[in-house]
Amino acid sequence: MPDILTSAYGLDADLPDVLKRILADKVEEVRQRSGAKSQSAIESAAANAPRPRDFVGALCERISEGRIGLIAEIKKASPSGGVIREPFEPAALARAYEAGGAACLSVLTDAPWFQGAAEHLVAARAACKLPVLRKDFLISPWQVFESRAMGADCILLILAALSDDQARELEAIARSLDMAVLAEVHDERELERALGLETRLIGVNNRNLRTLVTDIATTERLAPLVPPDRLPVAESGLRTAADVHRMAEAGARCILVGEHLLREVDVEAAARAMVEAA
Ligand SMILES: O=C(O)c1ccccc1NCC(=O)[C@H](O)[C@H](O)COP(=O)(O)O
Repeated sequence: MPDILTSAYGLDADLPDVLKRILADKVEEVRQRSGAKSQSAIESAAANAPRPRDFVGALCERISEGRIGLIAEIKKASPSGGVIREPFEPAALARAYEAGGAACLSVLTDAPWFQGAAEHLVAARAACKLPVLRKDFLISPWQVFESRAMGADCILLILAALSDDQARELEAIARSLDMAVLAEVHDERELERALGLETRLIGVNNRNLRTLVTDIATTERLAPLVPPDRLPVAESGLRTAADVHRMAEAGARCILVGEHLLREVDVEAAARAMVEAA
């Protein structure tokens, strides 16, 4: 792995605390994984992956029907929530979310902090027809090819973790592979930077990745600043019908929900309740 990653995420980097620790682990992980599989091998695996599903189209379809576009998340654990679901069955969750009316899935593949794995994404996608976001911390072109090789239809780019040049480079590779991009922001400055990208999908994360404090007023502040040609997605901390109403009122008719759904026994009913809330 090029040393540029180490310098970009080194001790002097001005990065939020938890995010900084996650990224330090990620640099090492990518170094190891890309050492085990060459760039040409990962590109060939990406070329042989199942055809991409239309992530943005699935969300737009729900919105055009006057419904909420729900991206339902599959994750076993998180830094803020600890272990969230046990036993954890990605394929069963994917089927339940689809039956409950979700438009898309989000699957955590980061191992150290979320107990995720590529196999979770592969199993979830194979169990349903929904487009799937690979939820991970992408810092290198190699990971974008790896995402497509897993079958991902969309990747996450966290603006707080990337320079503008890096974000543009990773977005261009994703687009060349027919994957969508969810550009994630947490403040006005990051939103401005995200609007320099081509993607329509602007994720407003209500969770501060430095402190893990979550405040859904973040979407109420930022979603009205998103131009009409983009699609704001409210992420994190959404639990009730009232929360979904607040997000829709702020202009976010797409929502990404994880922990609330995953802590329910009947995840299908929980997903349906979120979809029917607005
Ligand atoms: O969830 C965390 O604790 C976390 C910590 C550090 C970086 C990212 C983190 N979460 C990723 C997410 O954005 C959420 O998984 C996603 O928005 C769903 O949030 P929720 O509905 O609150 O599970």
